[in-house]
Amino acid sequence: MTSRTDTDVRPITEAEFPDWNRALNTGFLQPPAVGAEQLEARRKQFGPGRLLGAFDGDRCVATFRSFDQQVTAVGGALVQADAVSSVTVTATHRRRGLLTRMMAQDLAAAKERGDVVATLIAAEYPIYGRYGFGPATTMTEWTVDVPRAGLDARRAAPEDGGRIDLVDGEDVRKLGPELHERLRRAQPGAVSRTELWWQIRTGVVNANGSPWTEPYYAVYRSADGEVEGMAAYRSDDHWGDAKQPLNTATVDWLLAVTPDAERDLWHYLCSIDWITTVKSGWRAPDDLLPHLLPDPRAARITTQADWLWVRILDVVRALEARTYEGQGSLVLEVADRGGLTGGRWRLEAGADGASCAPTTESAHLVLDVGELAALWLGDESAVRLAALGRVREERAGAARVADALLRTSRRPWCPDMF
Ligand SMILES: CC(=O)SCCNC(=O)CCNC(=O)[C@H](O)C(C)(C)COP(=O)(O)OP(=O)(O)OC[C@H]1O[C@@H](n2cnc3c(N)ncnc32)[C@H](O)[C@@H]1OP(=O)(O)O
Repeated sequence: MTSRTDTDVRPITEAEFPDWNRALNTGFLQPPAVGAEQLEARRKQFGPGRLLGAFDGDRCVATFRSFDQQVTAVGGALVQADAVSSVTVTATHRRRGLLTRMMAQDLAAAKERGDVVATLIAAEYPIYGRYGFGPATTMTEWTVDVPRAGLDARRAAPEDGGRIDLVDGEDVRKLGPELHERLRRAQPGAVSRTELWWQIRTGVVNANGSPWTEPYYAVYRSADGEVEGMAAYRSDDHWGDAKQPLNTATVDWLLAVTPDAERDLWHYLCSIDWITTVKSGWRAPDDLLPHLLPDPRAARITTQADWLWVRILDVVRALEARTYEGQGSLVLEVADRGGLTGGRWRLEAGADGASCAPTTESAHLVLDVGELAALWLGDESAVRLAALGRVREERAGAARVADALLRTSRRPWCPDMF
């Protein structure tokens, strides 16, 4: 066995892919064996990415994967991101700095390539702040008590001239990508999807090993026939003792690019006979859903948590990529323990865009690069972070100025898990 410091952290070879997958499953507490079909699916899924492993002798004891992604900035610019996923360290080798080594290698390479940010969905909150990531979007899941919602049980179809149809996976693969493309260009915090995303979600490729079960797919078309929304949902099969149906519909995903589509899809889901509970899936924290119901209290928040974490790799390009609600300037002193993008920067923002450049002027606001990530997509408030002692005002009122510039009228949202 190698000594602790000898454990090798490096890109894996093709021959090491099965062992790497075994380590991945072990780290995520899944049965370690990865069958041939699943391995093939994962080759497709992970193939375009960058796979790191840590090796103790021949055995893979840690996994790390990153791949190219675009994340939508405020205002709609598509920002080049290094998406991080499949992070595991086997229990026998935890807390020896293996994640720290893999992360340092990956972020340095991303910076070198010119990526503006890195992104991930954190399994646990305390892991990634130390590497300069900050929680940049929030996810909310509602459970709707359908009988309480107060929708008219007699309603048969959308009243705006649109229509909802059930379709199959092939239609979803045909219609979904264009709809998603429209959504993500208007939704700060959304990330790019590959063709494979649609293949996995429609059962063409099965990368997770458990048997595929097909959901129902509903498509909303506007009065002029345009596809403006789509949802995948499942139902359980539950009847009460008094011979009454008590089924729960669980939404896998729902995309809507107009308020009509959003309203009609939720009304549809909340008026399917037998369905008495609807679980919304991972929605934006300011989703319209509760207020689309006559009694919004029928939609109870069951989960609310941080979702997309962002690591800014280039402060100038990240701040210049987005638009701003107001006009003004700010001098930010950004601390970056990772040494990738720290410094003092002057941001000039206005309706015509923004410029950001190094400066020697005194700072208005001092903050860690992770706190800047939390502000970047407009979700967090600098005033709130100042109250928490996580940003420091060097000029009175600077946090309010930051909020006036950076916050947005609707909150950012990342519809995807990756
Ligand atoms: C994007 C994704 O893929 S999210 C999935 C993340 N993976 C998991 O949650 C699977 C189960 N957990 C694991 O595999 C491992 O515990 C990992 C990957 C989270 C951490 O790997 P390790 O190699 O143990 O981390 P490493 O030794 O580099 O730790 C660095 C520091 O982070 C801290 N840390 C690491 N994991 C955690 C955690 N889960 N909670 C709190 N602190 C943590 C360590 O204590 C250490 O702190 P220190 O520098 O103050 O001593």
